[in-house]
Amino acid sequence: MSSLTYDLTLAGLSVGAAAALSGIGLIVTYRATGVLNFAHGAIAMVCAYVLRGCVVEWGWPLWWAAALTLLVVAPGLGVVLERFVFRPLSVLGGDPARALVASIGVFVLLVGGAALLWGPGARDDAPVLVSADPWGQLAVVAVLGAAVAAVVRRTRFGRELRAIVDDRRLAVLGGVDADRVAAAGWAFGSFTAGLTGVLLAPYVRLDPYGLPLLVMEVVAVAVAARMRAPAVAVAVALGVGVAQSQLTRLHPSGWGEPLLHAVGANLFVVALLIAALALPGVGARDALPRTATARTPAPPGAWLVAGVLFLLPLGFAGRDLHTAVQVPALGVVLLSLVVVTGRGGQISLGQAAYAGLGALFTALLAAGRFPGLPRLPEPAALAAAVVLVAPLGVLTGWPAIGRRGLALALATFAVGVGVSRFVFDQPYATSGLSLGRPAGFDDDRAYYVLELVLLGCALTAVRALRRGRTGRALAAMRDHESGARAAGVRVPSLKLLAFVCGAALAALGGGMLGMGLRAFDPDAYDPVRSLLWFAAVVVLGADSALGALLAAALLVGLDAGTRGGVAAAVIGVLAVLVGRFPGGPYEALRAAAGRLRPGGPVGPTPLGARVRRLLRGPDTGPAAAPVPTGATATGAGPRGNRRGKGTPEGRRAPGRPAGRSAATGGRAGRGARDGPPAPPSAEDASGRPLGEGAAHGVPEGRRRAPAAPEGPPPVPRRTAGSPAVRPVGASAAAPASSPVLTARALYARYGGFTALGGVDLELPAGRVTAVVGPNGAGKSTLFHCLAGTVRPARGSVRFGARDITRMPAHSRTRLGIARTFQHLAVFPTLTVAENVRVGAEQGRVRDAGAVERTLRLLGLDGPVRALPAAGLPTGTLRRVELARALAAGPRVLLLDEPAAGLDTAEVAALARILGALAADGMALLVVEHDLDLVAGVADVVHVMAAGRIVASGPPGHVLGTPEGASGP
Ligand SMILES: Nc1ncnc2c1ncn2[C@@H]1O[C@H](COP(=O)(O)OP(=O)(O)OP(=O)(O)O)[C@@H](O)[C@H]1O
Repeated sequence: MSSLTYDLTLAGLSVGAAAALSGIGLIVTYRATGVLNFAHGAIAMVCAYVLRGCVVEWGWPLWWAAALTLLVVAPGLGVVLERFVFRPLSVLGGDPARALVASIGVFVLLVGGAALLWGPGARDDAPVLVSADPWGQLAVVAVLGAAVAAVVRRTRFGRELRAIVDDRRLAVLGGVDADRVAAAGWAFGSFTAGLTGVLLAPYVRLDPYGLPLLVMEVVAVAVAARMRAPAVAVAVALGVGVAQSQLTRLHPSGWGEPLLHAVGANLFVVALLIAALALPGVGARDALPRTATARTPAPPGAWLVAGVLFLLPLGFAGRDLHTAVQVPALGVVLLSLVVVTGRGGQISLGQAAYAGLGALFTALLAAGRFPGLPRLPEPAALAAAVVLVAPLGVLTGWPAIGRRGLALALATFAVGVGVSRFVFDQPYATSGLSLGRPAGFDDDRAYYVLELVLLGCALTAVRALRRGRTGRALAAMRDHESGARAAGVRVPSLKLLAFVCGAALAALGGGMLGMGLRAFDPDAYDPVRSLLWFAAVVVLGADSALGALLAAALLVGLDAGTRGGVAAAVIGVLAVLVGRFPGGPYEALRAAAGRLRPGGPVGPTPLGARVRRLLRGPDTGPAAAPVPTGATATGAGPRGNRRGKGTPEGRRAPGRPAGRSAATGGRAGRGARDGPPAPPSAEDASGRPLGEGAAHGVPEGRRRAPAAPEGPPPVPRRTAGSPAVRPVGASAAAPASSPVLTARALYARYGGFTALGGVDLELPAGRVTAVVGPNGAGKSTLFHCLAGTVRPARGSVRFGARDITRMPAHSRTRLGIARTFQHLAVFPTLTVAENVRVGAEQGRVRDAGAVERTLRLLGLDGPVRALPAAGLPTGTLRRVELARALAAGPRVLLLDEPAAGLDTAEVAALARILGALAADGMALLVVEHDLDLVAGVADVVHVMAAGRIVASGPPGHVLGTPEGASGP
């Protein structure tokens, strides 16, 4: 090896060793606590300052100061953070959303605190603890790595750590003290952060912003190791360090030179981009900000006060007015986060990049230096910059399609860092780009007026995005992404739209900021700003435009009136505390997570009576009879028509609700389409009023599906005079018409495990098909294959003649296949009526009357319609979900355990509804454990076991009598 190669390798190993330390620390903290510590770099910076303070300012001996910094301050900081920030959050439920916001809050707090305490300027006199010679640093890494491996493998603590990583709840139940493990994880993580900080500080700029960011860039090595294997992190860190160092030897000429130079100087950023964007996302648990986005209505008069406050600076002069000019511009930037994070529910830790691009492009266009475009006057340059930056929103919008939570946070952070390093830090941008203001608005007062006008436009745009169909779809996506897909919302395009609109607004605000400062200043848009702005918007109400304006005023005002760093410190404290405010925005998440309180302001309504009334149509007339929306709108109700022409009642399965037979008798179904209203007292042959029969069909003590049987499933009994149970795959009650939805030879696998082993299923129109079976039989997997949320390994799903095996969930809904969820999927921040409206707006048919009809059908047309879904009782929410599905006008309705969480009366009411829907021609699939409900509504029951359908037939035969089949 030549001596140059050798020297460069040593230099690379030195950098790599520091990165490896951080990687090990980040992984250990993450494994012990589930938190990706965004404050890691800030802790490193604080420790470097503490060591410098002890040695340089107080004259302590280096090794004493190092011992204090690394063995007391750093781990102590970790323990304090665990005890006072993260433990309270884990007590509140261990929500990763709160932890992410809190760790960003800690980052911002430490950075702001450091700026306050030590000033924002860079120090170049940090003491050298270990020489630049890499062997000492490598030795430290090797010792630490070996120690971590030994502790994890051989000690009790390591066993506890592994137990917590495997299953935290189970570990706690097993007696593991999770808090102790978490505290140790934080202490160790902070120790490694401190070590990284003191090792790096002498060789880089020690300042409150630069060092934390530098350390956070090496999160790449932990992500590349999937936040799991410290050894992989060490290998990646050393490899990237050496490669980065060796790249400095290459000197290509032409356009390649600046590129290679940029890459060579930022190889860890390249690694971060690859790890965060190209590798599958880590920590993709559903995180953020729908949690932080519940909208608290602004207090009355708040907008008036805000208006007056924003007009006040017009009376300012000199420096004050010059400073105030930043507020509306920053307000516009923060509004971009309201769109992306508040409304769309997407994390964006890269928003400063778009703001910076807006300013940079405006400056380049106004100076005539933008490649391929002529020099433009300032207003046109700003407009053109917005138009050019908007599509770049896909840089963060694209990763958002497949990533959520931490994975998305990392991806957007990586894009922000990448743009900062590869675009803003380049000579053309750092050499001093001036930026003029539009003609006539040169002085601060006139420019401020112009900014207020632009801010007004931005507010109008944000308001428009919050209202109407798109606004509701965005809120639905934020509240419950799978629920939104099921409602027909095109989630991927909507995410892109949110990020593109966000990028446009950020670019506008960034350009305004640049004009305010009369220059493009790369530091004004560095990635630390992204974190600060994100935290500021979240703590002041991410879905609140007023909150964004307040945040802008606070950020500018606090720093202008005091020492730089106060604003960051205040926002940091608020972000650390935000997850702990009782009744705060996080309540929305709790509701969304299904932990709904058992009672609520609105109790279950007498559904049966409403159905009966609607079937009769006394107050609505025949046109509004209770036919499910889609069928009414299209007139497509083949089954209803067929039955109207005399479907034999004898086909009714034993136990079928009487109400169902009334509906299937042709009265209601035909009435809806053909005009004549059903007789006022719709009764079935037995003379029972409609609706009561359903309750009759569901005995008090409801049967549940038996637990997984030992051995083969029982052979269903054959009753005299009834058809035998059909072989697998054959439909017992096969209708004359072809099925609406057909599954053929479906195979589904999870890894190497076959969950479906060749399932055939047909869902005929006008029939309720039920699938029952023990836990783990594959029912949900089959359901998911039909709904489009699991792609089968083999086999096909057809809707009529159309092959939809590969069609995504939202497209299936738009085609006419609606579904409900086992765990409620409602949109808690939307009202009941808005929930249903989302279904009607995104579904198969666009029918203006669908919302009202469906609300009436489900008994939701009273005062409850105007209440937010959050906090309503489970029974009501099940109806809301069903109403949303029906409002889409489906031809097939898939119900996953629709009776879960319902009481007996609610189940009876549900049975009546399902019966009426089938009577109207809809094809229904019910996957259910409640055998009495199944017996009451199903035409045909399929029994699944071990991924196959093992028996099929009418419920009376497959399930036997209630007594005979009683389960536990
Ligand atoms: N995401 C997954 N990864 C790995 N295995 C899975 C996954 N989902 C389900 N399985 C396994 O596939 C099998 C079938 O699961 P499925 O949820 O479809 O059964 P099920 O009949 O719906 O059970 P339950 O009534 O408990 O919901 C089970 O053994 C389950 O453990």
